[in-house]
Amino acid sequence: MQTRLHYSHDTVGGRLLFGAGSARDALSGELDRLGATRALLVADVAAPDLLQRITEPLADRIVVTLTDVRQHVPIEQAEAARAAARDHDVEAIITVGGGSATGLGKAVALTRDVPIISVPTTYAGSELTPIWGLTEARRKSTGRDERVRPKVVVYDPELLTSLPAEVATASAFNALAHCYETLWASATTPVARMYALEGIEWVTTGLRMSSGAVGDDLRRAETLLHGTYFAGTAFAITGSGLHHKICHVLGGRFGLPHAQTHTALLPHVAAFNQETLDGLDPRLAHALHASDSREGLAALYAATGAPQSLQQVGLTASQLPEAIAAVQESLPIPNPRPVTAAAVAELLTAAFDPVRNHHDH
Ligand SMILES: NC(=O)c1ccc[n+]([C@@H]2O[C@H](COP(=O)([O-])OP(=O)(O)OC[C@H]3O[C@@H](n4cnc5c(N)ncnc54)[C@H](O)[C@@H]3O)[C@@H](O)[C@H]2O)c1
Ligand SMILES: O=C(O)CCC(=O)CC(=O)O
Repeated sequence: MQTRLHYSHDTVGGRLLFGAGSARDALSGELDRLGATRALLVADVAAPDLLQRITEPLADRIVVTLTDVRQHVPIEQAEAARAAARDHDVEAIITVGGGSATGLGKAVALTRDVPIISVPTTYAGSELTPIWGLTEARRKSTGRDERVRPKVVVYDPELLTSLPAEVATASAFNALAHCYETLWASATTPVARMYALEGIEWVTTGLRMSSGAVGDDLRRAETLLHGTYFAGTAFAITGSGLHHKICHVLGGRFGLPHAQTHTALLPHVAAFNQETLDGLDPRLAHALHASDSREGLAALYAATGAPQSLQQVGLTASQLPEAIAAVQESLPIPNPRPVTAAAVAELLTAAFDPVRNHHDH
């Protein structure tokens, strides 16, 4: 008898606490569960009042606090954080912030092997993955290591209501990009695709929710954060492909903002892989609240006003040739449609200025 399902899927343990207000009460008990008394706190102080509320009950257990977090984790910053962890003999790491704070915590865990409790304040999803990233001499390296995957994740939507609208939207598109990459990844599995489609549905719902009335922002954050769980879990299974590879080359080399770069590039890599995506309709279209997946994605960009060109997020015309060459140096990149050097040039040129360089892939 012919069967259709044949795959392997590594199941992973982990603890997720979800709910408005959960971060305020959870951390002390979670440190107890991990048997840790001396914690390093990595905190983005963008929302200082929230940070104070969460960390107040922990005052005597936080032995060192780092607040200078930067995207793509510069190696110098990672080394300073590792030295601080060693000097204070820390037994656990708590991160409160977006992917930048989580990333610095991961850089420490990579060499010290102590558990991370992650309290995310964006939709980046790094808290769900075993992927670390470090940048040295304008070159970003990434790798997988189970030591960096947070043991506890606390999703508290209250913490995300202070995100500026533009940052929140870009970050939600970053979550959407994790889902898309999973759909076409060579390492994808039926389990990963299930997470990805669920993530797309929740993120689409969240991006389409209005704000303004009391409680709207919290409900939107809750919806997007729930979608982030599926998106990050999907990405953790399959890892980086063409889309993430381009973003990480551009982020490391030109310091482009991470979530915004993902946002601007996604429609172009999706168009490049449209044939694979077409094979998933109507499930993908349904998740995007549309009857056609290409139209559904376009409508989401139109509804949110999200950027769709690399020049909108900071790449300059004079940097474009270097960007193309840097991505070409990363070939081969696994992708359902073969990625040639010419295809990289065409894709990035179209993504740089889609209006001037419009063409159908
Ligand atoms: N390893 C992984 O699996 C993975 C996945 C996604 C992203 N990342 C990494 O994460 C980094 C990007 O993360 P990001 O997009 O979350 O950006 P970020 O952490 O730099 O945050 C973006 C901006 O939002 C602000 N901010 C964060 N939370 C806030 C809040 N609650 N209220 C107000 N302002 C707030 C920050 O101060 C910052 O200015 C990159 O370095 C990227 O490589 C890693
Ligand atoms: O492969 C990538 O670039 C995506 C994961 C990532 O952003 C790594 C990191 O910086 O932590």
